[in-house]
Amino acid sequence: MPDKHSNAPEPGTKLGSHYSRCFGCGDDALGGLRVSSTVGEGLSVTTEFTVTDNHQGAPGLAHGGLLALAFDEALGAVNWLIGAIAVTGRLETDYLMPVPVGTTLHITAQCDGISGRKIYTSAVGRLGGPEGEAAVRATAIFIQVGVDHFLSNGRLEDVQEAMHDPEQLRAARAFEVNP
Ligand SMILES: CCCCCCCC(=O)SCCNC(=O)CCNC(=O)[C@H](O)C(C)(C)COP(=O)(O)OP(=O)(O)OC[C@H]1O[C@@H](n2cnc3c(N)ncnc32)[C@H](O)[C@@H]1OP(=O)(O)O
Repeated sequence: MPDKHSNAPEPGTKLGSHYSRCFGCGDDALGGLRVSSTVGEGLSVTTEFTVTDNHQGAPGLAHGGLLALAFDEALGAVNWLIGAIAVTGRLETDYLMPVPVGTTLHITAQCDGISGRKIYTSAVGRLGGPEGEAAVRATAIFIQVGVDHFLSNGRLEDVQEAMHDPEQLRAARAFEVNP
C-alpha cells in the first residue's frame, strides 16, 4: 500500500473538479455528469451520482456506460490522495442491480495497492444510502504518467487553453488525471 501524500486533503474535504471541461466532473462540459468526490478515511473517497432523465439507457434505467464513467471519476480521484498523476489503463464494472432514474448511487472508492507504475483501485456503488444494497462494483488499474503524456497527446488548442488558465491551480489540476 502506498502512503497518503503529505499534502493530501483531510477527510471530509470536497475535491472539486480537476478540469472544468471534464465530462465526468467539470462544470463547463455540456451534459456532463458533474460528479464530485469527498475525501474519506485512509486512501478512499466517496462520490455521489444521481441518475437523471438524461442518463437513460433503457426506459427509466441508467445507462451502464454512464455508470462506468461515474466509477472512473471516483476511482481516479483516489490518485489525488497519493499525489499520483495517472490515467485509466483498465476499468472493469460489475452491474449487480438495475439503477433507476431518480436514484443516487453512493460510491466508495479506495486504493488497494501499487506495483511499479500501476495503481490498483476498487469501488462499490450502493443504492438508498451509503450503507444500502450494492448495485455496481468496479475495479481499475491506473498507470502513472508524466505531465508530458497530456502535453504531447492532447489537442493543442485545449492544452494551450488549460496552460493559460488564469487560475493557475486549476490549470495544474487539469493535467493531474485526464486532459
Ligand atoms: C478525479 C479525476 C478522475 C478522472 C478519471 C478519468 C481518467 C481517464 O479517463 S484517463 C483517459 C483514459 N485513459 C487513457 O487515455 C490512457 C491511454 N493509454 C495510454 O496512454 C498508455 O497505454 C499508458 C500510458 C496507459 C501505458 O503506456 P506506457 O506508458 O507505454 O506504459 P507501459 O510501459 O506499456 O506499461 C506500464 C505498466 O502498466 C501496465 N499497463 C499498461 N497498460 C495497461 C492496461 N491497459 N491494463 C493493465 N496494465 C496496463 C503494463 O503492463 C506495465 O506494467 P509493468 O510495469 O508491471 O510491466
